[in-house]
Amino acid sequence: MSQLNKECLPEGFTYFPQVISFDKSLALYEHLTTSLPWQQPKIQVYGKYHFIPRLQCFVADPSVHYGYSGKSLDNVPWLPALDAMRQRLKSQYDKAFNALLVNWYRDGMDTMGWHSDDEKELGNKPLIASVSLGAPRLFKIRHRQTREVTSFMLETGSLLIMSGDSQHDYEHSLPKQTKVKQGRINLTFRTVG
Ligand SMILES: O=C(O)CCC(=O)C(=O)O
Ligand SMILES: [Fe+2]
Repeated sequence: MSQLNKECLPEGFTYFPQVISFDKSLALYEHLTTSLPWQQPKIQVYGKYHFIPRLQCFVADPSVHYGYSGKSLDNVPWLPALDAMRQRLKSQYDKAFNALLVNWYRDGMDTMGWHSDDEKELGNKPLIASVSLGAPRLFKIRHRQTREVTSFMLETGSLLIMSGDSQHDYEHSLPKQTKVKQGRINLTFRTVG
C-alpha cells in the first residue's frame, strides 16, 4: 500500500500529526475506555439487523438531536477531558462544537464503512475535527466521481480537519487491518444545527 504525502491530501482535508503528545494520547485512550458508557448499536442492512463493527458513544449537549443513520444512542454528558478538548478546538477554529461521536475500534477487525458525514443537521460545508487515540489505523478518502482513493495513517494524538466540500465531494472509511491487535478511539467533534 503506497502512502501518500500528507501535504497532498484532497481539498478539504488537513492533517496535524501531534496535537496531543504520545503519552497523553495513550493516557486519554485508557481513560475513555473505562469512563464512557459504550454501546454497540444495531443497524439494518438489506432488512437484517447487525451489530455495528465497533463500539460507540454519543457525547452531546442536552439540546442536541442528531439523526445519523442507525442512531440509537442517548446523549452522554461531556467528561471534563472531552470538554477541555472542545474548548481548545473552539479557540483554534472559532467553532462551537456541541456534539462528539466517539468510536472505539477494539482491534483491527473493527471498522467504519464508506460514508460521508453529510446529514442535514450538520449544515452546508460542515467542519468536523477528528482526533485519534491509540493504535495507528489506515484512513481512506474516495472521490465520489473519479473514485480515486487516497490512504494514509491516522496516528495517536493526531487531528484531522474535514471542512469545505470534503463531505460533498468525498467519502471516507476505516478499513479492516487484521494484523492490528491494539485498540483505537476516534473523537469526531461536530456542530449539530
Ligand atoms: O475513526 C475514524 O477516523 C473515522 C470516524 C468517522 O468517519 C466518523 O465518525 O464519522
Ligand atoms: Fe465520518
